[in-house]
Amino acid sequence: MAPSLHPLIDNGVTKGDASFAGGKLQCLCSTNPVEVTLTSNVAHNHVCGCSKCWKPAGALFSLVAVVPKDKLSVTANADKLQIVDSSAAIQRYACKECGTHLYGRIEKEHPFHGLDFVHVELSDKREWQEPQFAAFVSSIIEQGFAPEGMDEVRGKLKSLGLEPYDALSPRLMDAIATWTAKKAGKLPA
Ligand SMILES: N[C@@H](CCC(=O)N[C@@H](CSCO)C(=O)NCC(=O)O)C(=O)O
Ligand SMILES: [Zn+2]
Ligand SMILES: [Zn+2]
Repeated sequence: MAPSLHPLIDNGVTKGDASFAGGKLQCLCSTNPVEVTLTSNVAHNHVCGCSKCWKPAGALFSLVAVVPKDKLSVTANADKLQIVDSSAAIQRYACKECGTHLYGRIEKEHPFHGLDFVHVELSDKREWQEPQFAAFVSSIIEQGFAPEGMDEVRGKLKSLGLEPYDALSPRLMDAIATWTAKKAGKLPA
């Protein structure tokens, strides 16, 4: 049986609703779940194979998107949150009980400063922007995936319309490089 990429895409990608205006995310605790409210749709939704993004049990990829940080608030049980790795660029806030990541925030100077990383599968709504591409695909090997299976994984991602990349998408890599060039004075700010 083919490995699960992610439960929300294994049977096809469902298009979101561009006019969708947000909703609530909840951790997986059956009592007193942490709740995060988003007051906009997400952008740059993608599947990510890196070792740092939270993924559901058995999935090879996480499903992760961004939202402006002023559109995100923790609306219940904030006391259950803790930062997973305070040395990472993205400070990921996870539930201490179930381990689910509720959001990731960038505090340092960074091209994506002001954007929070979120997992829309934690919502019961399905109108969120659909994933657009697959990032950090080769990184699944670092977590123990056999390299011989990569053609099948990339083939499956392509068949779902999710172009596989080994970093972020060219558009996002260009945005990062532009930010870096402006900071270094190589391009006009
Ligand atoms: N091979 C590494 C890659 C980790 C990595 O660079 N992840 C990216 C993408 S996360 C969402 O797309 C990143 O920007 N990380 C910054 C951070 O995690 O703070 C691995 O697999 O660990
Ligand atoms: Zn929880
Ligand atoms: Zn990631």
